[in-house]
This record gives sequence, C-alpha cells and structure tokens, in this order.
Amino acid sequence: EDQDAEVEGRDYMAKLNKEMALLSNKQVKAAWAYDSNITEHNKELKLNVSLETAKVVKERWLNTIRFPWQSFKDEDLKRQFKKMSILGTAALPDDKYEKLENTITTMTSIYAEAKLCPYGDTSNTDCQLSLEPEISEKLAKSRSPDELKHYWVEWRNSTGRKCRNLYTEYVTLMNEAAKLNNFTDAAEYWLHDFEMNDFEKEVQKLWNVIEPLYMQLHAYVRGRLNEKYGDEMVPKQGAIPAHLLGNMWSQTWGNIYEFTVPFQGKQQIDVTESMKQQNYTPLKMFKLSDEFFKSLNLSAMPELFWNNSIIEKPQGRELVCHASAWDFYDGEDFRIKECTVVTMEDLYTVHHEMGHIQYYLQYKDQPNVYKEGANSGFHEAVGDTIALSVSTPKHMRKIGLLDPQSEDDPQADINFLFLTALDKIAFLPFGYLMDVWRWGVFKGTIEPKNYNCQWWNLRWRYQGIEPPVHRSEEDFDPGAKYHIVGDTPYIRYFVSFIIQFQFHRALCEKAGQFDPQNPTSKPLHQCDIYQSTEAGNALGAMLKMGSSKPWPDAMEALTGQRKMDASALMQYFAPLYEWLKEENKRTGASIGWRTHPQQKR
Ligand SMILES: C=C(C[SeH])C(=O)N1CCC[C@H]1C(=O)O
Ligand SMILES: [Zn+2]
Repeated sequence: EDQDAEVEGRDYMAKLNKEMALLSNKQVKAAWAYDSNITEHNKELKLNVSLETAKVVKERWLNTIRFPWQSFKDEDLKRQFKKMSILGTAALPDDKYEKLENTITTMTSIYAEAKLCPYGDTSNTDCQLSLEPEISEKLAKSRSPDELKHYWVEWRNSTGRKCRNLYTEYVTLMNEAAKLNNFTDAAEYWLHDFEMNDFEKEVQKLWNVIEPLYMQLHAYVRGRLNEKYGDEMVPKQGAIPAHLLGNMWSQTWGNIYEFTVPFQGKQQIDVTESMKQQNYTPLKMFKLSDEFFKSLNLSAMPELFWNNSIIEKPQGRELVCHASAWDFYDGEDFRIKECTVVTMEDLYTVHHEMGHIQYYLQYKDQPNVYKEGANSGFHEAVGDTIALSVSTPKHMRKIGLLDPQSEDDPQADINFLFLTALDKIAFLPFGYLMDVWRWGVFKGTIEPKNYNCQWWNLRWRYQGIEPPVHRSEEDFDPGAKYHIVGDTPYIRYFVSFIIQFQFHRALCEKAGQFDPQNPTSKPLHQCDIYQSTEAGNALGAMLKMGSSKPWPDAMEALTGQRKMDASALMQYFAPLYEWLKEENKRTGASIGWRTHPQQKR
C-alpha cells in the first residue's frame, strides 16, 4: 500500500502547495500593509491574519506528517514532504504564538519609529530625526567625533535599550518553538536552512581564509583615522572607535573613503555627486537596475511591480524603512519597499533588492514550497553579484556616471579595489559575528546577564572595534540593528559576501571577461557582464531552480563547484592585498589590536 500512499501523496502535495500559496498571499498582504503604514489597526489586522494562518497551517501539517513520505520513491515528492514536515513557529500553542508575533512586531515598531534630537540641541524640542534618511546621513558625513558619538549613543538608547526584556522573552519562545519542531534550539532550527551538518565549521573556515586580508585593511584604515583624529581618539595599536567608520553599526566603511583613499587626486569614483548633478531620482535608479537585468536576457520588472512598490519614503506616516523585497506568492505581485536616497550606496541597495525580485520572477513557476533561495545566502547574493559589474569604473563610464578616462592606471585601480573592500571585506566579520552571538544566545552559552558584554567581546575580537563610551548590561546594543529585533537571520549575508564572488567569477568566465587559466590577463575586479546573454542565461538557469535541489546542486549548475569557496573573493582582491601589505610595512603600521579592550571611562 506504500505505492498507493505515494500516489495519494502526490495529489495531496499538489493541493497543499496551492493552499499554502493562498495562505502566504493573505499573510504577506497583511504584513505589507503594516510594514508600510504602522498603525494600531494594521498591527491588529496583521496579527489576526498571522494567528488564523498559523491555525490552518498547523491543521494541514498534522495531515502531512501522516504520510509515509520517508519511504517514497520519487525524490522530488520526498523533498517537498520533507520541507513541509517542518511546521516552524506555528507549532507553538496559540497563546505563545501570539506572544511571539506580538513581541517581534513591538520590537520592530520601536526600531522603525525611533526619533532622535539633533546634536547640540539641548532644548530637546524637535526630536524628529529618523534613522533613514537623517541619522544614517549624519553617520556617513559627519567628521565630528562628538556629533557622531551623540547619534551613536542616542540611537542605542532609543532602540536596543528599550528592547532588552522583549528580546529575552523572544529567545525563550523561539527556543520553545524550535523544540516543538524537534530541534535542540532555535540556532539549529535556523541552521537547518543550509542542509549541512558542518555548516558552522564551514563558515568559520571561510572566515579564517579572509581574516588576514581583513587585518591588513583594518590596520591601514586605523592608520588613516589616526592621522585624521589623532592618537587620543584613535590609538595606533588599539581597536577602532565604532562611531568613526561612517556607518551606525560599523558594518561597511564606504562612507569614509574620501579621507582614507590610497591615492589622492585620482578620478572620483564615488558617483554620488554625478548622480545628483544628473538629476537621478529613485525611479531612475530602479530603471537602471531593471535595464541591466534585461541586458542579460533576464526578466523585466512586471507593470504591477512599478505600481505597487514603495521606492521613496512616504511622508505623514510611520513605516519600516529598512529595505526589503516581497514575494506575494501569486506569480504576479512582487514589490520592493525602500526609502531610497540618491547616493552610490543606495544604488547598490537598489540592485540588492532587485536581485531578490529577479529570483522571485525566475522561480515563480516552481511549486510553492520551492519558492525560496537554494539557501538564504543565495537570495542575498543575486543583486550584489550584478552590482559587482555595475560598480566597475568601466561600467560607470558606460552609463555616463564617470567621465571617460584611461583604463590602465594602477593607482586608480587600487583606489577602486579599496572602495569595494570598504564594503565587502569590512562587512565580513560583522556578517559573521551577528549570528555567532545569536547562536550563543539561543544555545544558552550567552546568558541575558551577559548579552551586551558578550556582544562587545565579539565586536572586539572579530572587527577590532570598540564602543565610543562605556557600555553596561543596562544597554542592549545588538537590538540597535534591524535584523536582531526583526527576527531575521544574518549568516545569510556572510554567505552571500563569499559566494557572490564565486558567482561573479563564473559569470565573467561565461561572458568572456575572465580566463581561469590566465587570471591576471583580464582581472576579475574589472569584469562587467553587462549585455552578456551567456552569463544571463546561466544565472537564470540556476535561479529558476529555487530550492528544488540542495544548494550544492545549484552552486554546481552555475560555478561547477559544490562548496562555498573564498578563493574567488581572494582572487578579486589580490592586487589590493599585496598593496596593503606593502603599505602597512612601509608605514610601520602594527597589524591587529591590543589584547585587552581598554574600557572607556
Ligand atoms: C538590504 C537589506 C535587506 Se535584505 C539588508 O538587510 N542587508 C543588505 C546587506 C546587509 C544587510 C544589512 O543592511 O545589514
Ligand atoms: Zn537582501
């Protein structure tokens, strides 16, 4: 009768996929309504739909697990049942599920609605500054350590500090849900996405490959910060004060390029000014990205995308400004919500989000259960991979954002690699430690009484940064980062920042812009796959798979490799790595930071 069970199982799974698509559509619509307009009414609606959906999903799940799917012959049907047999947080009893949903929504709205008073304004009357765009712009542009410290500290007082107790409750409920899904804890539940039992070891090995390059970049940047801000503010051998790196979380350092650039007086490669001079608008930025995807013979954005997306911050209402891409699971409705500003940084974020939408479009005909990335890192890597081509000076000249200029200027080349490293290399320790901290919290090795101290130990150990003021357990600095309060895993970005270079290398090869037999003949960092249908078709074929196969199969389809491999990233940055080692030797810069973080007074 197993034969009959499999025949029945096939019908059952086909129906279940259709039902889950409708449930997801309903849930995503309610979540979109709330995230794009935070009101009590929309919060209630979102919560009710969530509760209702969870009930139905749990009922279906009880039927799903009754099938003897482990003994099915059809591998694909088995894979669909395997995925569907994990219920997720809906496994919680109704009251606890509601508590968990409420806790996450409350933390997210504290973050989204946080407003700060301007620096130097002691009257504290008009404290209307939001993270996007005002505060992010201060962190990017201010060169006053005091002003930077004000926004850095106040942001943490207005977000993380207010979420500390909510977070502890969130952790308890997440672990309960994980156990109800037969996972040891929520860390194991999150890691299940990568379908490999040595995933944590793998990412640690990848970090070990990259770390020497990061240490050289850190030493060089610290030297330049020391020149600008002096020994007192930036000790030559210490950790870097977190507020001086151009970003609220010190996760990317591109905004301090202007005074850390290796060779002054070269052609400007930060195209923000050109974008403003050429009257770029958010819409033009999105159209530019759409045009690149179409040049690869990939899908154009459908009409509905342009009608339903929110690409500029709407006035007169509260909303979650953190950029996001949405699949409504009906094969037609795909949206981006982004409070876009006209900067080079946001031009890359636009490509990042458009990469998510392109993935949705490519796998829209898969069964609902497969409408996700091969793993979550793949989903984060699509847009960034395209942006690696867009960001080249060669491409920026093609689209008129840079003036025509000779290509072969080795010093300009180092400048470009350095700018890219400020985003891609600087990011890696942050992308790694975010979930090292959370895995510890879920596993219980990081306890609530040490949340903040352990956070800063990791920030110090991996990033070599330290807080500008003393921190205590009254603070909860992880909660100042969207993904922590928003229940969004983060190792996906670390994975993305490694595999996007593997994707880039494979696509450049297909575009005839890279020769693995002679890697320096056409340097990987100068490759631009624009208008290459060979590259586009290969990328599209991999994206169409969704999560229908284990991710090594998708990786192999595009790159010929079955593993994550940092060699592509190291190949891309090789010229910069050599330059940094020489430069740091020339200046006598010490590599690394002192063994004990000096506690700020
Ligand atoms: C742009 C998004 C939405 Se998926 C994002 O959260 N990113 C993109 C890169 C890293 C991470 C962050 O902002 O922290
Ligand atoms: Zn993303």
